[in-house]
Amino acid sequence: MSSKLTDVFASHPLYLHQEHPDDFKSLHELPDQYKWTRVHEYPSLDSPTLKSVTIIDLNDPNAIQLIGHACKTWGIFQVTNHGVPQKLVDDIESATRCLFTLPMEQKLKAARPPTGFSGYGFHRISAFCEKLMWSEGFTIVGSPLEHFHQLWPEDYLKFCSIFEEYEKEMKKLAERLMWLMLGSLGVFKEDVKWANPNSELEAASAALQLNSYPACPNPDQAMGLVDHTDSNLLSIVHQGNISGLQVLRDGGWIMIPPIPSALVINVGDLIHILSNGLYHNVFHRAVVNRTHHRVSVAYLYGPPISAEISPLSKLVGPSHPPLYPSVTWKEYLGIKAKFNNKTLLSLRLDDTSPK
Ligand SMILES: O=C(O)CCC(=O)C(=O)O
Ligand SMILES: [Fe+2]
Repeated sequence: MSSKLTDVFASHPLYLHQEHPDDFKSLHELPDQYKWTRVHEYPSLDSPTLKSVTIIDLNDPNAIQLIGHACKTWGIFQVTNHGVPQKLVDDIESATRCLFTLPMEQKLKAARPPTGFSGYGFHRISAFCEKLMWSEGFTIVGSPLEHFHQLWPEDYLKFCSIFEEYEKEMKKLAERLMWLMLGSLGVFKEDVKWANPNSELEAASAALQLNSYPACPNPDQAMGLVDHTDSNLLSIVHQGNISGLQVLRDGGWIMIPPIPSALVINVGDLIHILSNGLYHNVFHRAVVNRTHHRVSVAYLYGPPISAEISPLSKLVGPSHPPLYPSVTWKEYLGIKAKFNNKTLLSLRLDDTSPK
């Protein structure tokens, strides 16, 4: 029997240094356990003279080429005219804010258990960090009904319907973007076994990650979300109108400017594998600020959990040997739970560096 995304995380529990985030509002100074020394390890490269991440209008007849180029160079881009109703995007942002502004004891009613994936708590990546991040998260896989019932005993149905509608729109957009990304490399549905409608595999899986970065008394020493690549095919991020998302490029951090009608698209580790390394899975992180409470909503889109993901046959040949072995998403997540940012390196077939 095929397993579900939630079961995969249950079999790779990550143990955190602290069970759940502090009540950030009550902290008027940055406690030592939230003080990082590596926030400025790379310089901030924000300068109006530098090129910024591409904004692609999905109605542009050249969208497919622009997407391919953005995936090869930056591994991240923004899209406009993406078809997701603005009202729904606004609703999801308000609902997310509403969730994180609930009193801590209420949020903890929907706390994520150590072996679980869904619910309230620190981001899973915290397990790899010595310091705590100045953020809290809420992960949704499948129906949020049970958790929302705990959070909002009166209004949960209203919140459920907003999230369900948003996930439906995200799924549609994620599929469209994946085929644009792969189409730009000359790869089509018939070339991808697990995407075939007759495939015996279950449908693609996804998670919704809500992130909250409260205003911080000492943002220069705090980390919102530590640098990482996303462990999926691609992510669609709504970041509202407060900046904080940065990507590592040319040896420094570049801020992705919030654009009201745009969504941010990240290339994940699995598209990097499928493209045989042609597409760049981008290192990104979130920083915090002194005055504003920033929230973001990331839709993490992945393949069917047991599908074999390997460099696509159209993209390998004598002069382009496969860089990675075949791996299922389920296996990949297990390896990532051990190796984190070194996962792809540990899998690389041409890696000659000592392990
Ligand atoms: O908050 C952001 O802008 C980034 C979120 C993110 O990278 C993630 O949830 O994986
Ligand atoms: Fe991310």
